[in-house]
Amino acid sequence: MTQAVTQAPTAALECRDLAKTYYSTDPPTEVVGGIDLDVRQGEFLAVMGASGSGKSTLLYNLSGMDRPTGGRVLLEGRDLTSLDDREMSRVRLTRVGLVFQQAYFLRTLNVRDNILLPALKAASGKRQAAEAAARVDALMERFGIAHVGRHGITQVSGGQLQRASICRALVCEPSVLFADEPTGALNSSMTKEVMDALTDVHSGGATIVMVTHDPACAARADRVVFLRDGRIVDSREFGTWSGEEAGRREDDLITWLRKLGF
Ligand SMILES: Nc1ncnc2c1ncn2[C@@H]1O[C@H](COP(=O)(O)OP(=O)(O)OP(=O)(O)O)[C@@H](O)[C@H]1O
Repeated sequence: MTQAVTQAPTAALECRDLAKTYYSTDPPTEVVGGIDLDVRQGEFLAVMGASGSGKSTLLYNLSGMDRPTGGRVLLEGRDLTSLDDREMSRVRLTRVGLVFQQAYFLRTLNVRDNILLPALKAASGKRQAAEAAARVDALMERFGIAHVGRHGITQVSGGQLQRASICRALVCEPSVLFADEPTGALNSSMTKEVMDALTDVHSGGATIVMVTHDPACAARADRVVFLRDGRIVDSREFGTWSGEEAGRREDDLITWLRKLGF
């Protein structure tokens, strides 16, 4: 009888012995080091830690926005550390989605055109451009901002702008969505709007890595890792989020964070 061969699911993102040292300081500063991390396909991972612990640096080095000074980063099994600058730009444009605390949209373009911009840059030919435009419209509909597509970027709320950032990050259908403090500049109702959008993205099967200071946001993740002095010192596995257990999950996370001195 033929036996079915079950393969271990591949990680969407892996890093081994990842390190980043800044040589601009005297002496040089190792900001992150010795990081081993596997992010599963479809996993929502939150990265927490005190200010200055290296969370953003880790995210920049995992996403190809910066190059580590040691170790390896594999995105969809491809070693980012071996890519030249041109290949790396292409990966950043098409395989990685990025959401920051600020939207960094062009003031001269309306909301929809800002979302469309990276997809047009990635498209080759009219057909791909038309497909990208259709994806933009579907994403804007899905995240409730279709009606503000023609508005200027100063004519929408902070929550709408961050939902537009999420649309822009998803328009090229990346393999991993990275978010660095996506709710850091928002009030609590807009934070909920944006976290509902990210939870929706995750439910659709996306892999997300998010840096946050906010336990209520981190409680939405499947797993939380805690950084101290550039090292992962602990992690907490939660499993799939369900809104009903939000309070318990947040309390559990806060207790864990207190034990870690957060
Ligand atoms: N380009 C740089 N050159 C030298 N040191 C840097 C550079 N960028 C960041 N650092 C230092 O690296 C350390 C980690 O910074 P990082 O922004 O990754 O921390 P963080 O945990 O994200 O902090 P926060 O929560 O305040 O955003 C800090 O001490 C910071 O000053």
